[in-house]
Amino acid sequence: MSTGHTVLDVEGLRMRYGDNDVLRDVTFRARQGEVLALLGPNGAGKTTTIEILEGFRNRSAGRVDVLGSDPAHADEGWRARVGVVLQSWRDHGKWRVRELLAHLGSCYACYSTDRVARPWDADDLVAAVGLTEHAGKKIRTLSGGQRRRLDVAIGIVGRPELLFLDEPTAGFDPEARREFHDLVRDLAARHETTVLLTTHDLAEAEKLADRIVVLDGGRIIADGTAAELARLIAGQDEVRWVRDGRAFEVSTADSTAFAFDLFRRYGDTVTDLEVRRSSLEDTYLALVRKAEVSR
Ligand SMILES: Nc1ncnc2c1ncn2[C@@H]1O[C@H](COP(=O)(O)OP(=O)(O)OP(=O)(O)O)[C@@H](O)[C@H]1O
Repeated sequence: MSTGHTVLDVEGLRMRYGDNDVLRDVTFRARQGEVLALLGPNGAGKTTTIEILEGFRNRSAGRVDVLGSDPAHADEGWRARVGVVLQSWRDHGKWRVRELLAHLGSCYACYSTDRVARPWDADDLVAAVGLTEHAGKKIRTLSGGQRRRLDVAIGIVGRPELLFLDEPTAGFDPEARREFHDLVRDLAARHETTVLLTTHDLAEAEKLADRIVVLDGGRIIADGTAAELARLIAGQDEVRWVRDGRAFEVSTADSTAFAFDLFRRYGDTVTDLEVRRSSLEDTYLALVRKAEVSR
């Protein structure tokens, strides 16, 4: 978990389209090296939030500070410190993978500092996103998942201090997903890159994020670690076991006490004990249902 300085500071952010409020009083922060996941149902306002933070969309009200600047008025030097991976990106079909990354990277060379050498070496970057064997291919010949890995490479070629990832692993196979997770953890841990990602994959959020912010109907309904969020909701664990050849299953709020009592009463006649704690998915669904009921 990061202890670095504040990189993202959002307070009272509002966005209104006509008379439709799509963001209402959104307030959160992220520190250097922190991985933050923005979760929420379709239409909750995730993309709108990150587009405002990226400087691609003007907000209606509120204060936004990203790497010390207001993105609505930030300059090219600021943009060079920010990496963006959008939901979809279609261009450059005739370019080859390594060639494109080397070309895009050259635009960042003048933004190198003593602390951050820019850009990322093209061969190292191609290897980091698992595209070495496709480095010489034309982009239009890549598969969907390979194209997505290239999108990630394009987002980080300038060695950003802050990286926005909008549903980054949509279309990834399990191996690519695992490698991508390792890459994001490595960017955060070794390079102190701050990462803000949106995803509908709750296992991904649980695995990757130091903190989770849940948006619903344009409002933040929860902000904390997966464990802190779980404590907001009185979740039920599932306990299963076998005794005398019979299978049993119960739901309980305190599976540790339940298992202790089970062994106290039945000793080693209990076998095949399984405890399934409530997952981030259970917590998330309960939070969203609760927010919808109270709306
Ligand atoms: N240009 C626009 N004009 C009017 N309304 C918009 C515009 N862009 C987004 N909206 C509305 O703002 C709300 C939030 O949209 P947004 O794309 O931020 O949601 P999201 O959480 O990213 O959803 P998803 O998970 O489906 O990608 C939605 O109700 C959407 O219809």
